[in-house]
Formats: sequence, structure tokens, C-alpha cells
Amino acid sequence: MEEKGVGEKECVPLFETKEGRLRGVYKVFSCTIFVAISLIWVFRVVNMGTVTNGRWAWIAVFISELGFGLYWIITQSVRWRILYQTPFKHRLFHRYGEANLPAVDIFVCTADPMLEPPCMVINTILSAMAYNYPSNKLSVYLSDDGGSELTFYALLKASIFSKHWSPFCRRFNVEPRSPESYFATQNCSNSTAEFAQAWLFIKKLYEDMKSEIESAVAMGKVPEDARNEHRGFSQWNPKTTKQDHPSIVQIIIDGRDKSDVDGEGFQLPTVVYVAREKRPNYPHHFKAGAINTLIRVSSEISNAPFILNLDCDMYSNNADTIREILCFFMDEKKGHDIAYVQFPQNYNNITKNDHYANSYLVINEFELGGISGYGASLYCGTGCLHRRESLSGTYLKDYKTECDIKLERNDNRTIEELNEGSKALTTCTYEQGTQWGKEMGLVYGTPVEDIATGLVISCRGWKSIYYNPERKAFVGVAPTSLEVACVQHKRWSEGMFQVFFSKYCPFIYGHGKINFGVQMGYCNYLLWAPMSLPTLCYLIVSPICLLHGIPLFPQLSSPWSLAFAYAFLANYGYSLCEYLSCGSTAKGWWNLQRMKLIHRTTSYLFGFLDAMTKQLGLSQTNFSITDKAVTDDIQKRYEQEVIDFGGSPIMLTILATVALLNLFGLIGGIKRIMMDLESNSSQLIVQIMLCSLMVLINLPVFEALFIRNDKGCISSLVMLKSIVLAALTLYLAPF
Ligand SMILES: O=c1ccn([C@@H]2O[C@H](COP(=O)(O)OP(=O)(O)O[C@H]3O[C@H](CO)[C@@H](O)[C@H](O)[C@H]3O)[C@@H](O)[C@H]2O)c(=O)[nH]1
Ligand SMILES: [Mn+2]
Repeated sequence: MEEKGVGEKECVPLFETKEGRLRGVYKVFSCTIFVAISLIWVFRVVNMGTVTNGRWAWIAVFISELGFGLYWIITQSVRWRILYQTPFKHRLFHRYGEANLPAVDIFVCTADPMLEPPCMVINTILSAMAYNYPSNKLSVYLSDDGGSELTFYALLKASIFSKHWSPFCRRFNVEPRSPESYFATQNCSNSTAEFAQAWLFIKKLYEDMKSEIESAVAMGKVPEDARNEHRGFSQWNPKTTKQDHPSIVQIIIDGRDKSDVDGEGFQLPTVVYVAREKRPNYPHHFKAGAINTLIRVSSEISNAPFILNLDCDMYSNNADTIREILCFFMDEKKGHDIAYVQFPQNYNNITKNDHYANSYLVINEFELGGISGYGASLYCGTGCLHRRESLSGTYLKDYKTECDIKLERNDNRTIEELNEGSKALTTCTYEQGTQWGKEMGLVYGTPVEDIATGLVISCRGWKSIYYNPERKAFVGVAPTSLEVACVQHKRWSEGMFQVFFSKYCPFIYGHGKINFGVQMGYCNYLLWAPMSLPTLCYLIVSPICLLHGIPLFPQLSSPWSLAFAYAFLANYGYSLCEYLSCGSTAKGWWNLQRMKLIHRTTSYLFGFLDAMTKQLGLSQTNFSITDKAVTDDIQKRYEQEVIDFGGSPIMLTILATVALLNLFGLIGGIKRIMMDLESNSSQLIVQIMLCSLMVLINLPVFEALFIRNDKGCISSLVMLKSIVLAALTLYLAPF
């Protein structure tokens, strides 16, 4: 794969793009499903007039089916042309050599030392510092929205540890380079004495550092001696709180400083701690605000032409990733118009059957690659490398490649001067009256800043790439309880629906600027929230009608039932195959269907309602941070794949009520059929099947209601409320 000839050098591409197979077959297949869906709509309209009993239920179900069908159409574009990328990192190295590679700034964001333990944050930082890339070209910036001296303390400790860690990684070429996950997965048995000795030494260093940091976090304060040792702590005073403090910018390692070297005399990457100013009366725009601040601070300090963006839990799992990504940008033919390269989000704590459906297998393996079939990729907030220029509002047509590589760091000023110069860029008032958050940097106004920003960049003419390598590039922490998962999905669904309603609606904002397939691809996600309504409607109306003996579906002997059966079986059958082809289990797929239902009936419903109140100006955007710290009790249930039903009682009540409705409806329906109360009871078979499926998929809910009595079960108060609610709904329904 490596080439040496000079003539060859210029024409051999640095990456290759392949198309997914069998897409033609899929197109035909999806057309057949479309026919079935249309027939269902026709059935509803044609029979509308003949329905006497339960006309409203019929209309409600029809509207839901319209919703499902239209949404299904929107989800199709991402399956029509899927692209797979292969970068050739050796070619990059041969072509450019170490000296001519561009500099890269790495941004890591954290926001709360309790929800995001400092030890986790520094593991991400350490893995970023140890990239297999010339370290004088790397700068790592930590944005601490928690404004916490504990995080600062941890970063100081990590900067000292990195002097041993980086050389260890380089010398023995170890992976992954986050010490925590390295020591958790690799040991030193069966290796040379030299390695074993180094391993034991570095492990001890790491454990010592970790326990120092953890005990500081447990006490909630930095040890006195550490505080006296480093001047940096003087920036905190007893009045400093997360919401109210001045700017703090501190260069902890200055990459220019020849005395800041690792244990083997190599220069270390620059490391900078940034806590932007926070004042109660100034909006800080959450993560988008944090990243925009880092864009400015880094332009003052290192000004690298490329920016890698990581959440604090997303450590690097492959030391060669930067080299791989640069293959896309540095390719002479196709690289100049790429704005960013996005990696999938992967997690290292997924259980075998993924009971919270955290792994997004199908999205990662098919859908995101499918959007890139139209030349664009979603920006997912983490695991993404941007061209700096594309983040500053530049349109592709105005962009000159030369300015990129020329971006040089400001080398003359002292650390103090740089610190002070940067501070001025991180004040609350700096952005007032500027284009930051609108034309420049990440877009404000939504908790899914990433999605909106990616869309805006694509609409400025830039291309973007989705790259899903075999070896996971970034790995983070997935939610380990239902509550955390639901909080996260609520934020996503609400934020994305807000984008749909804002001026950034892909169909309007993107019209004429990006391919229609991309617009549909975006809406696949932006419409998560409203999809809660048809789902709820179906789940509520069908059992009520069953109980009252009102048929909603054609008789099994009627040809119309074929349309329903085909749409259902083809859709779910395909979805199962897609899921299995990603290498997971059938039970995992079943769990995914359950989580989809749970999200649609709770998280997305609340997301929808909150997006609406925001639209009406009744409330403001919020960002609830995903809790990444886990207690032992929760961790134990998580590992056993037992769902932890903690969380908001309203949410649990809805969840339990919907499950019970279907159970009661099913019992009532079966009774009806057995007693053959009506001549039409055979028309109820489809509803019986639907309710049975719902009861089956909700088995864990019933278990948590009636059988379990651990901390993660559903409380008896919620149980009572939902029984009463379900019974009332069933008997008082106006059908
Ligand atoms: O005011 C804030 C809030 C959050 N963060 C950081 O943003 C990151 C993402 O937050 P997290 O709570 O982990 O949210 P997730 O739902 O896991 O994040 C996904 O979804 C977000 C959009 O909702 C994207 O910003 C993230 O990149 C993406 O990983 C974390 O590193 C936080 O520290 C801040 O810096 N400031
Ligand atoms: Mn996260």
C-alpha cells in the first residue's frame, strides 16, 4: 500500500470511498413497503364512511398511521446510498513527513466535577496528549464549565503524570492510551521483563495519582500543600461558584518551553485550562458557548488549522486517529472542501444485550454513512475534527486553502501575556454584539448545538465526511440507568425538534443548498419528538377499543389485512436483519424496540411538550448534563441487564399506565372473544395481537411493578396511580 515513486506521489489518493452493496435491492424492497403503507391509508379512507362505532378512534388511528408512514418515508433516504471510507495513513506520512504535518488543537469540555469525575476527564486528556503525532503540533484545551479547582487540580496532576505516560505509550506502542481503560484491559503477563517493570512502575504512578484526585474530590477540596505549590489556585476564592466567577485561563504546559519535556526528553503538547467567565445574568449557551470560547482562546495560543472536539468522557482509543483523519483533509484532489470528519459515538460499557439501547448500532453502521452518501455528515458534538476556517463562518467559495497551513502560532509572548490576552476573550460580555453563535462558531439557541452547526456548515457549501473505522476511535460512557438515558433523549429530542421549528429547518434553510436526501436525513432525527404522539395514540386507542369491542383493523380473511401484515413484517423483519448484521443479538434488538417505545412514550413526549413551550416563549433552553458517575448499586443492576426504573414519577406513571392499559385491554379482549359476545369478535384478532406484543415487550415493566423489590423497581405509589389511571381511561373513554 505504501508508495515511493515521486511521480506516483501526487496522484495516489490519501483515502478511498466505497459504496455499500445491494442498495438497488433495498430500493425495490422499500418501494414494496411504500405500496403497503399507501394501501393502509387507502383502507382507512375507504372505510371511514362505514364505521359507525368508534369513528373518532378510527380517525385517530388513521392520523397516527399517516404520521408513521410519512416518518417512514423520511427515514428512507439514508438507506439508499451508503459510503464507506478508508484512509491511508502511511501514504500521508510518506508524502508529508513529520515536519510538514499541520498542527491540531484538541478541545475537551467538562461541566461538573460531580457528574463528570475529574479522573475520567484527565483520562481523556492523557489519551489525547499521547496521540501518535508530533507532540509539538498538538495542543490540548480543557474547558471547565464547572469552574472547579478540583478539575484544575486533576489536570495539574495529569500534566505531571503525562511525563511518564506519554513516553511509556510511545516506547511500547500501547493501546488504548487512556490509562484507566488501558490498565483495566491489558496486563503485563507474558511480556519481557523490561516491559513488566515499566508497566508496574507506571501503574503504581497512575494508581497514586488517581487516589489523590479521588480523595480530593471526596473531600470536596484541594489539599493544602498542592494549593501552596501552584500559583494557579490563587484564581479561586471562597466565592467562586459554578455560575459566578471571573475568567480563568492557565497554560499548564507550554509546548514551546524546551524544559517542559517528558521522561525521555521529548517535548510535551501544550495543555491549557480554561474556565470562561460566568455571571448569573449572562447566558452562557452551554457547550456551544464553551467551544466558541475555546476557538478564540486557542486562536490566541496555538491557532492550529484543525480542531478535534471531544466530550470529557470520550477518550481516544486509537493513537493513529489524527493521522487517519488528516488523510481526508490533506488529500490533494478531494480534501480542500471538507469542513469536518465525524466519527460515531461508541461506548465501553455496553452490556451484551444492550438493555438501554445505548449503542446506536444501526445509526452508526448504516444511517450516518447513508447521509454521507449525499456528501454531508451530521456533526455529533464529539469525535469530530473540524477545519478551523469552516467554524469561523467562512463559505467554501470564499475559502483559500493557503491560509490554512500558514496559520502559525504566536511565538513571542510569555505565558503570562498569553494567559492575560486569552482571558479577555473569555468574558461574559465579549460576544455581545458579535456574530458568535450566529454566523461564527457553534450555533446558539438549542441544546443540540452540534446538529444545528453541522447543518449550517453544510449549507455554506462545505462537504463533510463520516468515518466509522474498524477500531473504535473514541470511546465514552453510556447511561447506566433508565433515568439518565431518558434525560439524555429528552434533551436530544427536544433540541432537535426545536431545530426543526427554527429558521434552521433543513427543508427550508437547506433548500437549494444541500441535497434533498441530506435534508431528509436530518429530519429522521429532528422528528423524534413529535413521533411520540402517533405512538401514544396507537398504544392507548387500540386497547381501549379492544376492551369495548370496537374493531380498528380488517378481518384476517380480508385482503386489506395483507397490507397491514406486510408493512409490519417487512419493516420489522428488515430492521431485525439490519441490527443482527451489525453483530449484535436478537435480544438486543428486542431491547431496542422496548427502549424506542419507552422513549417515545416518555422522553420524546416531554421533549415535544417542552419544545412547544419554548416555541411559545414560555421557557428557556436548558442542558441537563448526562451523569457519568455511577453508584455501585446501579452498576450492579446495569451489569445484570436489569432495568433501573429510577427517575421522575410522572414519567414512570405514564410508562406503567400505557403498559397496564394494554394488559387490561388484552384481558378484556380475550374475554370477549371467548364469550363470543359479538359477531365481529374475529375482527379483534389484530388488536389482540398488538396488545399481546405490547404486554410482552413491557414484561420488565410488570416485573418492576409487581415482582421486584430492589431499589430500581417502580414504587407502589406509582403502581397505584397507574392502575387507577389505566382503569379510568379504559372505562371512561368516550367511544
Ligand atoms: O454547559 C455545558 C453543558 C455540557 N458541556 C459538555 O458537553 C459535553 C456533552 O454533554 P453530555 O452531558 O455528555 O451530553 P451527551 O448527551 O452525552 O452529549 C451528546 O449530545 C450533545 C448535544 O445534546 C452533544 O453536545 C454532545 O457532544 C454529544 O456527545 C460534556 O463533555 C459536557 O461537559 C459543557 O461543556 N457545558
Ligand atoms: Mn456524553
